[in-house]
Amino acid sequence: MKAVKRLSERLELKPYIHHISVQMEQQLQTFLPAGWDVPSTLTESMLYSLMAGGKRLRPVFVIAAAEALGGSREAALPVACAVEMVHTYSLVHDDLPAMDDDDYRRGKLTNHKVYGEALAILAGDALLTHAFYAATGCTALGVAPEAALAIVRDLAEYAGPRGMVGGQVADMQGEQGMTELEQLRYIHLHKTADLFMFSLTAGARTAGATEQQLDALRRFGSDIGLAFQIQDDILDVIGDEAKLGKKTQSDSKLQKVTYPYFIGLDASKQEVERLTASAKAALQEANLKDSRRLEEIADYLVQRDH
Ligand SMILES: CC(C)=CCC/C(C)=C/COP(=O)(O)OP(=O)(O)O
Ligand SMILES: C=C(C)CCOP(=O)(O)OP(=O)(O)O
Repeated sequence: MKAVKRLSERLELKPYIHHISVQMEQQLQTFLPAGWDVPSTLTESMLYSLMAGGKRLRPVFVIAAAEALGGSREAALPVACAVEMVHTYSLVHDDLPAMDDDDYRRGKLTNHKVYGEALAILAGDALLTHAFYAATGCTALGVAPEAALAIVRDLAEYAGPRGMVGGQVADMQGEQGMTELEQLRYIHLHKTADLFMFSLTAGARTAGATEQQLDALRRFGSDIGLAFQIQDDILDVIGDEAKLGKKTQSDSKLQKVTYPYFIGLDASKQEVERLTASAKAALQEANLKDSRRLEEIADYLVQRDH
């Protein structure tokens, strides 16, 4: 009976994610309206990557964290859009010839393959800067100015030199010759887990989270973000290109040192399990009104095959 209930609960997750994706995409369009006074190729190139699909995991975490505290989805949506803009910019830039030089992303040609390198760089820049504009939209929906300010500050912190950009630079520098697992952990924590930590705490902030709740959500985000990136490394070795919407074996082509390279596939899978359990334990310390959705999302994203 318990197993059956668990399965039916899980089956509700896909519509939940789908619904948030639809709402977020509608809201995203309002941040890039058709008639605004911007070169049309720039808007086109931004929308090309933003609307190419993607799992929308970071926006889902923003909303789920807000709702786990009893907060409003509407008030959290501008922040969900902001983090998806930052994430999308990071993928557009990550795919550039100067970085991973990838041809496919989200099942489509990469941005620079369609619009050229200069526009891809500028579309990424525009997505990053416009994200801060979008995030402030939560104040018009009842989020206190102090909370909005903390969200904007956190976005700069988690996406910037001490966050995602720092992790990406360490990733590029470490492609060859990395000898310590601790270095790889640093890379994964910053290039990937930091945006998960931002999403969870920012969503929680829109719902008036306490410092204790924010701290527990940071620990949850850090563990689950690290597990997510290790799963991404695993899928680069054993995943299906059609499901993933991007090429596999790209890490080995770039001679990237990954978890499977360092500790092997089986140990990497065990590490994903260990981190997921640790993330769930942290979640219990957040004293949320309802933490079940966040737990389900955690399971979904580490068990995914796409
Ligand atoms: C500042 C920048 C550009 C940040 C990029 C951050 C990031 C998580 C890239 C994708 O990582 P990946 O290369 O491991 O994933 P994928 O296999 O999806 O390319
Ligand atoms: C951090 C990594 C592994 C980059 C890809 O992230 P996602 O796998 O969340 O990409 P989309 O679904 O948003 O395309």
